[in-house]
Amino acid sequence: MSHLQPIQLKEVTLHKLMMRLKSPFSTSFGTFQDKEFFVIEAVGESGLIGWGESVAFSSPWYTEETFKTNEHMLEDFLIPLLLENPVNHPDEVSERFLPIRRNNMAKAALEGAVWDLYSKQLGIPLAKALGGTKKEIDVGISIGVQDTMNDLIQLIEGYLEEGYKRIKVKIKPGWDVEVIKELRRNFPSLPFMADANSAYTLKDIELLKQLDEYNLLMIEQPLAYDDIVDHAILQKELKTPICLDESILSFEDARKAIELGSCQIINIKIGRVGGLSEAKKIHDYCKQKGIAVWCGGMLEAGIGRAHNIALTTLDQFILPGDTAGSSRYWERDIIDPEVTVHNGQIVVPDTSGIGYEVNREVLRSYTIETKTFS
Ligand SMILES: O=C(O)CCC(=O)C1=CC=C[C@@H](O)[C@@H]1C(=O)O
Ligand SMILES: [Mg+2]
Repeated sequence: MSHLQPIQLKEVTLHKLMMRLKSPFSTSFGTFQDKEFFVIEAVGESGLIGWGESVAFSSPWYTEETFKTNEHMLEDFLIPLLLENPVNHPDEVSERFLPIRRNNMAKAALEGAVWDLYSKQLGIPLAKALGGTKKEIDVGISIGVQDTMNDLIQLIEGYLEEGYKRIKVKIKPGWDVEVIKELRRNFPSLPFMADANSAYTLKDIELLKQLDEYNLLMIEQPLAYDDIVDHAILQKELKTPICLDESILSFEDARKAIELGSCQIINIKIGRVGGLSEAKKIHDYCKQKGIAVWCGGMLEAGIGRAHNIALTTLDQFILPGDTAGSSRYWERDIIDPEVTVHNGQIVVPDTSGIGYEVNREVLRSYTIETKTFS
């Protein structure tokens, strides 16, 4: 089909899902195991279907959005705006959403479905539609805070046996320097990094400097979730590269952070920045500026995971991301085939769109409610 064909949605269905993680995930903010989210099914005029997934959690500890704010924004603002008129390209979706402030995860969920539909209309993989070229991508694994050091070491050993080559651990006050020191002692050459999810302030500068001894790949979001100024001060004091996650909600945020020297690396999460088009803009800018990027995770199910895989095929994604295999999270993922990791790599699907089929039966088994808008 011609790429000039506009994308007109006929109807959009919100599937409200509840999926239980195989094991609880703990951060500096607390622990959770049940994930509520939306799968978005966008049906085009042609009958082709685009899929999206909302990544906000049930409570607003990571960003201000929640599963329920996503529902409100999608139902009352975003879906009606998109049903109104066609778009010629998925990049126009974020322009259409400009009158609505933030709510990036809600926007990204719907925009992701449009990107999938667009690439299916063209009959090409989403990765290719985005301009990605990699045939396989390198991935690592992110491990939540554990009860004991022993638990953490055992988990890491298990994941290394599965072939993961980069490990990310969570740190928080009281679970930091000693943990990192112990890990480095146990795994002298392991590429690993620490994510603080904003658990520190500049008062902790001496403590954070101690981490320089352990050759971390990076320290992710040590300071406030909305800060780029203190991070610039901290980066000047640290040898370890700072990676920003929570602080970067848009291309403009990325530009300013790089300008200030607040980080050397950016974790790009599609949901956090409002969609694939914005993610690509940040990627392109980072490439121009020589800033490494990698794809973060939000404990996604298969559809969100597939979008992450497609994005990671862009060439500035030079560091392994958090997109682990389906089995790290779920007893049964909602896609066929499930995402598998061999030797720390995922083979990028080469069929059209996200490249995985949604398994309707599995989808139904996790569904609490569905609503259709036309
Ligand atoms: O496996 C994944 O999807 C990555 C999980 C992960 O590390 C995170 C998910 C969501 C919020 C955070 O705790 C953390 C992160 O900040 O990157
Ligand atoms: Mg993070």
